[in-house]
Amino acid sequence: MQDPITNAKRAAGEKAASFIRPGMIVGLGTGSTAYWAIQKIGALVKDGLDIQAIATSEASAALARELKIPLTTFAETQRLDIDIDGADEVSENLDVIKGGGGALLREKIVAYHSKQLIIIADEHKYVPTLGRFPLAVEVIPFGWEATGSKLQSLGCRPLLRAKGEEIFITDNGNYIIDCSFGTIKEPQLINDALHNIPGVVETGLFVQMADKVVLGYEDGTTEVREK
Ligand SMILES: O=C[C@H](O)[C@H](O)[C@H](O)COP(=O)(O)O
Repeated sequence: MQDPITNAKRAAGEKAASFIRPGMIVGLGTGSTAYWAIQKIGALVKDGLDIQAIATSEASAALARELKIPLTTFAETQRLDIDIDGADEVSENLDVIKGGGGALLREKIVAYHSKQLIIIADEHKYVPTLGRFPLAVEVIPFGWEATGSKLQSLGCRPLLRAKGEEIFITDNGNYIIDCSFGTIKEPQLINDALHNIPGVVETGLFVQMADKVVLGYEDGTTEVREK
């Protein structure tokens, strides 16, 4: 028997996989919700679904290989048809905070080049306003202390992400600074301001990028919200 949150994540992931059609190039998200979408995609591929996928992290690529989902790269194709990825927070107007797992940079690249972004989340991630979840900002290691101070001047409490005793390193060799804003009333303004700081590579704010949000509920039902 699965715990209710896992039930919700699984329901959202599996529902999103039902939007995939034969021949599509599919973005594979990262995290514990995307895990269920990838599992479902693996099962569909095993049953004969013909697709190719681009993974948003080394972890998701490893899972895809395990499930024998054919992987491709941007060297082969520059356009994805559909990208299915998790979220840390989703607002009522479908803005999203991502990056809790540190995969935000590849996730944003894949989402940007996809015709359709489907965000999957359990019901608890749906919030009236973004910002309670700390916003992950990927930064270049050189000068990160100065970059972090500038982040603070934007009104957040910045914290360098650690993994145990070590600094957390992303798949791209960068650091993550988690920025607690409390409330992000104007996500686009914050995203632009963050991008103006040298050393900032990408932010976990996905402003008006999601085409659909699939919310999973603890009872195993789902709800699809669209722009
Ligand atoms: O960097 C990680 C990603 O943005 C994840 O998709 C996000 O943190 C949600 O992860 P989970 O589904 O595990 O809560």
